[in-house]
Amino acid sequence: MVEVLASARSSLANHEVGRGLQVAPPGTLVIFGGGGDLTKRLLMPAIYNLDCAGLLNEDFSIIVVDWAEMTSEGLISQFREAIDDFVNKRGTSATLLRHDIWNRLTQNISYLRGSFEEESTYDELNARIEGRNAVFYMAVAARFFGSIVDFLGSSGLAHESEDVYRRVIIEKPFGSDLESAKALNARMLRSLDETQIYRIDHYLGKETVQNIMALRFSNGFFEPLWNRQNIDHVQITAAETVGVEKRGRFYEGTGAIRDMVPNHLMQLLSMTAMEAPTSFEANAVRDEKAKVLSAIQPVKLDDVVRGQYVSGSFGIGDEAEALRGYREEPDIALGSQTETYVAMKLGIDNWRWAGVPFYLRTGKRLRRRKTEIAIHFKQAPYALFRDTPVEQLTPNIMVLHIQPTEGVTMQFSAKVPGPAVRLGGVRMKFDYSEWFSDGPSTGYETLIYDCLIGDQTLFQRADTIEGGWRIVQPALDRLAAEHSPLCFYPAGLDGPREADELLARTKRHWLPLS
Ligand SMILES: NC(=O)C1=CN([C@@H]2O[C@H](COP(=O)(O)OP(=O)(O)OC[C@H]3O[C@@H](n4cnc5c(N)ncnc54)[C@H](OP(=O)(O)O)[C@@H]3O)[C@@H](O)[C@H]2O)C=CC1
Ligand SMILES: O=C1O[C@H](COP(=O)(O)O)[C@@H](O)[C@H](O)[C@H]1O
Repeated sequence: MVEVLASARSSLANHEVGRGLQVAPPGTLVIFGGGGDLTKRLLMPAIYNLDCAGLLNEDFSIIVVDWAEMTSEGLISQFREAIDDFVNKRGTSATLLRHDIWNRLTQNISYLRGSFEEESTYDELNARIEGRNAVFYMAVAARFFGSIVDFLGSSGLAHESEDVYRRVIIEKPFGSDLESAKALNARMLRSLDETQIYRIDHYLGKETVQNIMALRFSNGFFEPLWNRQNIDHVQITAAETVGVEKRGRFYEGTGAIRDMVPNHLMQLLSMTAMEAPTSFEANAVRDEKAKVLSAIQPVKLDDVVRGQYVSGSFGIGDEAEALRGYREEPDIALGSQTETYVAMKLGIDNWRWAGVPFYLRTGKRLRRRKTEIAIHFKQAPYALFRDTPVEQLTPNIMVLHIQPTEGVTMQFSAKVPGPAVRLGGVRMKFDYSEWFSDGPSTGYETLIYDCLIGDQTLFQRADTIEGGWRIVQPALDRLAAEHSPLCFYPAGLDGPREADELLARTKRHWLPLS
């Protein structure tokens, strides 16, 4: 295949559109569970990056609430180790840490030792943040979400006034099915207003996910083609090479459907399929996402394939690495029926998408790490090329690469040079890192900053959370009834054969993972 690289930056300027960045208002970030893994690995580096970018107020402080026996100094030195690690992983040296910024930031970090489930913890918090803006970040296991919010309500910490905001950031998993998600939403809304709730889906912090909207709605030539007249089907893939690692206990009761589909994959799907919002105001965008989710029919059981990895290997020859099966991983039951892979077909019942299948797949221990959205266009009327068998025409596919490659490629046919009229497949590529210099990012910078300035656009609203669960609920009901077939696939390859058959029924096939 001829590779056409469209990377010349030439005279195109990078136009900054949308909101300008402003320093966040003064306030305190209270991190419940801030002694844990998420805070060290992702939140602190993100906060440090925001400070380096000059986006945090001079009067910004952090209170970490956890029950570990620890001092503020001990906590800060743990954060320091983690940030050194983070800076090093970016391929630079730890000495490049900006000490002036780090020292100033950490001067304003304090530790509050206490249990999430005791009133005294909230009394102490009230004393420390009285009269200040505050964001309460729940970096805690899901079982604590409800009770922390209840305490925030009963202690008055959730109470806003004209001058003071109080917001809550909540991590996933948001419920484990439609009913529990509804119950959690209802419980939170007893103590908080929807405008105070920031439900994180870390996919929305990814630049390339945000770029889906920019690409579709700021260019004249995609949108006219973005519909059932021109698109044959859409494939959304989130493939991982890692297994369950040390998260066996969590994953056993969760599985690939709950872990990835109602949240991350539904975000990708809704951004791909939504109508243009009337503005980038948070509710205008979220209204459109909610509308498209509500047009998706709950998945049909015949259109779901669940898989689990068995032992296999990665690589070839002497280099090959043996990979154990899911049931041999720590904390996994011997006869576990938990799926580590799922593929499904969904349809959207609206004027734009009726009849266009959306195929979703996600799995662990696959051949390659790759998250992408592939738009497969309908074949051109090929009368002019009647001597070219249709199979030889290159399918027109536009791929939005989310990770690890970030960019867009377009695949189409072109004339192969020479006297005869022959067609060859070519590819045009836009690579994010070639065009834009890479800002250091964990993905959490945008999300934390947006919460500090009160922009909910990139956070999930109660109805979109419930919309995601509603779509996968038939598959969860079947799991609960224990009639759900499970297919097996060797670790390090492409997933179960049955997932290929899901597309083969209509003579389609997945884009290869390799
Ligand atoms: N880690 C990650 O990469 C990611 C995590 N998340 C989500 O973020 C949340 C937090 O994850 P993570 O940081 O890994 O979790 P951790 O278990 O590492 O952190 C939670 C912290 O809270 C402490 N804690 C537990 N119970 C209490 C209590 N009753 N009172 C006070 N402190 C308590 C824990 O202490 P102890 O250890 O002693 O129990 C621990 O220090 C989860 O919802 C997770 O799903 C989301 C994306 C990525
Ligand atoms: O939320 C989760 O996401 C990760 C995948 O995130 P990515 O940013 O690496 O694509 C997944 O590994 C994990 O199981 C899930 O809980």
